[in-house]
Amino acid sequence: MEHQEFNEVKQVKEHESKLLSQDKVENLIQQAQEAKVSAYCPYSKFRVGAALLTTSDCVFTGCNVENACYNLGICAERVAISKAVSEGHNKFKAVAVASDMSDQFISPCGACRQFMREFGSDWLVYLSKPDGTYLEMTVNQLLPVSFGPDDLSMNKVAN
Ligand SMILES: O=c1ccn([C@H]2C[C@H](O)[C@@H](CO)O2)c(=O)[nH]1
Ligand SMILES: [Zn+2]
Repeated sequence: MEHQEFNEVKQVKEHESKLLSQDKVENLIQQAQEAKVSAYCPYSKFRVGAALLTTSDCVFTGCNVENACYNLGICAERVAISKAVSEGHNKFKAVAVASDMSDQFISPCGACRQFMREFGSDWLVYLSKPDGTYLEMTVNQLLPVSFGPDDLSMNKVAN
C-alpha cells in the first residue's frame, strides 16, 4: 500500500474509533435538551442547551445565559466547557447542542467553535433538532485551518 493511502486508512480508522455509539449520542442529546430548559434568554427567547462528554465519561451541561447588557450574553457551549475546565476536565470526546428549531440543526457560533478548538480539533460536535435527529461533525470540520495553542511559540514542543 502507498504511504499516503496507508495514512488515509489510518486516519479513517482513528476517526471511526472516536465515534460514539447511537445510544451514547442519543443520551447526550437528551441531556442537552434537558439543559436547554434552564436557558436564561429573556432577550432572544432562543433557548440552547449543551452537553459535553469528557474522555473520562463525565458529562457537563450548559445553557445560554443572556444579560441586560446584551453583548455579555454567553452561549450554552461555552458555559458547558467552562464548567468542565473549572472542575479539572479539559479532554473532551463530544458535545451535543440542542435548541427549539425543528426546521434546522442548531450550529455553534464562531466564538464557540474557537473555544472548542482550544481543546483539540478532532473531537465531535452533534448538532441536533428537538426530534432527536442530528448531524455529526468534528471541531475541525466546523473550524478548518484554525489557530490553536500549538501556533503560539510558547506551546511548541521544539523550535
Ligand atoms: O450555538 C448557539 C447559538 C446561539 N446561542 C445563544 C446565544 C444567544 O443567547 C441566543 C441567540 O443567539 O442563543 C447558543 O447558546 N448557542
Ligand atoms: Zn456560541
